Amino acid sequence: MDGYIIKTKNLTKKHGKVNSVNSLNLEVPEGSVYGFLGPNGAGKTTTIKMLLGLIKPSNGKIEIFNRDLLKNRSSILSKIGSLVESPSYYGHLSGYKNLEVIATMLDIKKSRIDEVLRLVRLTKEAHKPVKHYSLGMKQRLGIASALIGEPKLLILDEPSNGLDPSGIQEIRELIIEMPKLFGITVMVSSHLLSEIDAMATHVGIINEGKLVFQDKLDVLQNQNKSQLYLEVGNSESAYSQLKNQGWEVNNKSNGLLVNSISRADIAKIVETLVLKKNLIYKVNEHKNSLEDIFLNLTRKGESL
Ligand SMILES: Nc1ncnc2c1ncn2[C@@H]1O[C@H](COP(=O)(O)OP(=O)(O)OP(=O)(O)O)[C@@H](O)[C@H]1O
Repeated sequence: MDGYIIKTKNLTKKHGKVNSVNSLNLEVPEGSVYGFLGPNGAGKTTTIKMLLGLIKPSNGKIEIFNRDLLKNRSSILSKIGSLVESPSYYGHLSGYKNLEVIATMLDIKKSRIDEVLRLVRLTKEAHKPVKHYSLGMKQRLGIASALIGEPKLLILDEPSNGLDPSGIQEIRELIIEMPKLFGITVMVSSHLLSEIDAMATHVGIINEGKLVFQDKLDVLQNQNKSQLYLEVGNSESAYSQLKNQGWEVNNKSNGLLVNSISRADIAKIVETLVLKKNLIYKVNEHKNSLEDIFLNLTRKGESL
């Protein structure tokens, strides 16, 4: 046991000539909330469908619970709860009755229905027809049905899509609880960094089918390095003066941006420019937001 609940090796899905998912090496640690982040069309749903055995990889290997998915399909899948795309329900039946259909199919005791309804906070609405549920309630019912078989792993594809802020908050709280209260590992996809930032312990970023970042969330957060923004009398000469001293400098609209600086660096930079008799009009510290980092990664598709 190496501590990973999901591990893929060169996982690839071709659609025609295009690699929609391209050589992914995912590592989802046990007990984590793993945020699977990427812009629309990056390959999240395709990856998740492969992990759930819904579509076949063109290439590569999937290990879940340290066992090969292709060889142990049904025993692995019986321990995974999932929510992919909008779940369908019998609208005229209540939430309870819908779960009862699933419980009967999976041979699960009826008492579990009340338990999962309580977990997703639908006890009060349990006997209302699902057609009268809000989108958020339907989504929570989807999570209830994913939890009914007491899974060890929960895989949720964009569970907050289309929800209002309070619905999003409820789903987020539920997800954060899962590892702590029940020891369930969660893989959750989203195209919104703020979503992942608010609930994940680990993050994998996918862009155009490729994994461009994978680590603990705080490693990503620590990428927000400081930069120094300067407006000076003569930008051109300041650019070469600073470049000559080994600073990493970029031109930026009316000024210059110097990379990765400490407080001591600020003093040195200002001193250099003063000595060269360059007038300084503005000195600002500029911190890259997580959003900037995400956009940089997904625009250029480069590796961190
Ligand atoms: N059955 C298919 N046939 C051809 N191309 C497909 C098929 N399924 C997905 N694709 C393509 O694969 C790429 C990845 O799609 P996927 O749905 O996995 O992305 P995603 O990250 O889940 O995005 P979204 O959040 O928009 O669903 C897209 O370019 C999509 O057009």
